[in-house]
Amino acid sequence: QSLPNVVILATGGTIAGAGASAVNSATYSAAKVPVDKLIAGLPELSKVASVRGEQVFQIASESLTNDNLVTLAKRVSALSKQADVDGIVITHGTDTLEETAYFLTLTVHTPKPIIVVGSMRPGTALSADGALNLFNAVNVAASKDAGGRGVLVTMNDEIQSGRDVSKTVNIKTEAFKSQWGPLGMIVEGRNYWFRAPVKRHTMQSEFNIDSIDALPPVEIALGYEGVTPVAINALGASGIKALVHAGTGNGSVADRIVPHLQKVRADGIPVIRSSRVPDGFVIRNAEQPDDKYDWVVAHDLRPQKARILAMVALTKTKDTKELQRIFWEY
Ligand SMILES: NC(=O)C[C@H](N)C(=O)O
Repeated sequence: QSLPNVVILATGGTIAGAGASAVNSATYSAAKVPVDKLIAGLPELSKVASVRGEQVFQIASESLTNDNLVTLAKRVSALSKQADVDGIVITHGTDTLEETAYFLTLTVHTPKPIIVVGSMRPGTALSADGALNLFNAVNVAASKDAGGRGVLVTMNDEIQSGRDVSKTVNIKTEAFKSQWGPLGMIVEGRNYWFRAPVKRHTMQSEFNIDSIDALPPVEIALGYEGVTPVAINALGASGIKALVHAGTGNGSVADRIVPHLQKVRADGIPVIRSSRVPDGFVIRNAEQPDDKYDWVVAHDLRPQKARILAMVALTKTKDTKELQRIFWEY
């Protein structure tokens, strides 16, 4: 029986990083090693899948742009339609991996497994985590039981929902967590599933990258003790199509900031109220009268994920009732 065909789309990051010595776990250059070398360095892959690589970018993920995101998603979509592709793995820097994974789960229509993977240490470091993470990603991408679960992330032996997962530590290998827990684990190349996502994704999404060519500008303003309206006023005047407010606590907004956010909304820019607190979720009309101000709440999405959903949603609508429905459903 022939092995499943898995394509690895490489975008850079630490999983393609290289340091000067084996003790350099934090001091190294990201996005150096080409995908063919990553594959050649992991002969175990050839036992679980017929693997080929494509170098889409060679970038540290903090430098990825909206245009990069569209280019990558279009390539994933095109490959997913090919009969000779059973699963797709995207190697990616960990800094913005959660945003790319969420974007793909919102916009790529396929029941085939799509896995985004990175590493916290470069391959040159002691106890490098990239090889096992990539091996696990290819295993999941080659598995029939991984399809239809939305875009997945395999880090630290866990299978995470691309929607829910975030980077939560910047110096440890157990960096990727979701407050709702992992979907499963991979041990010795075998998947163990425990949960399935309930939010709309991939095949059930009303968004499709095949008809998206550019993303509208959406920015994030942070709330903090002592905050002034300088950033919000500048962003409001900058031509953005929505503003995500990363508030304190339950998305709370400083009293002196409220009129400035109201002005942004009055200027026709949707305001999305999220929280800088990593876990929990924002409750509509608690803390702020969202109905009265015509604001949208981000549900459980962190500000950077709320920005991704806002950009995608704005390709279809700027109606705030519709935007709120989308924030509940995705
Ligand atoms: N661990 C990593 O991948 C971090 C790196 N700065 C990146 O996101 O590309």
